[in-house]
Amino acid sequence: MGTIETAHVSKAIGVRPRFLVVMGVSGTGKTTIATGLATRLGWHFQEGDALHPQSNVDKMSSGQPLTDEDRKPWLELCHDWLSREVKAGHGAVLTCSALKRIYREQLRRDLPVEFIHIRVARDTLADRMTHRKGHFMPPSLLPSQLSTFEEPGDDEPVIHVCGEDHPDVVLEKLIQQFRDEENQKELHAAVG
Ligand SMILES: Nc1ncnc2c1ncn2[C@@H]1O[C@H](COP(=O)(O)OP(=O)(O)O)[C@@H](O)[C@H]1O
Ligand SMILES: O=C(O)[C@H](O)[C@@H](O)[C@H](O)[C@H](O)COP(=O)(O)O
Repeated sequence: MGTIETAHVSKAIGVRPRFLVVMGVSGTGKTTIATGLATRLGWHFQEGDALHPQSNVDKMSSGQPLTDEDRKPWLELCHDWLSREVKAGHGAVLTCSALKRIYREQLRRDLPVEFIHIRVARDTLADRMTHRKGHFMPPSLLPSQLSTFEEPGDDEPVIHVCGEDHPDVVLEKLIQQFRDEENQKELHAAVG
């Protein structure tokens, strides 16, 4: 859970609703970036960690990595949330590590879901996990997070961002990218 303060910015207008999963291994800044996006865009937010069954939280707290079987019901709850949000049509942001391609496929099954992947160097991650307060995830699980992680392919709907930048910089770049994409679409539509 992020503790970095981001500057107050009034709600960004003119960005069409999107359904985003902010992904990456523990400590990349998913919560920080996802809450910042949801606040600036006025979209709904869900912390993926809050959807884990207690047994998963207990397992990670005791230093054991989750298995595919542990993650399956959790990912289904994440998918259910995304599905409800797509129906609502408002625009929504979920945090979820989404470490493997099959997990990302489960999350976006039949849904127009996109991912934002935050890249952060290993040393930075270790430092962030060590200094973060009040979170169940122990830094000892970082190696298993990194070895489980499968880099998203070019065929996956993923926007990559540098999580070493200040969150305000990451957020400004993302919102600018959303706007640029929309302007491009309008231009193409106008040209026919
Ligand atoms: N861009 C950033 N620069 C510096 N510190 C950050 C940045 N993003 C997040 N942090 C800090 O790193 C820690 C982990 O961030 P968090 O958002 O909880 O990550 P995640 O949800 O991916 O585990 C928190 O203490 C947060 O304040
Ligand atoms: O699939 C997993 O192994 C977990 O989802 C893991 O990737 C996640 O990182 C933890 O839930 C800790 O939460 P944070 O990502 O918020 O540190």
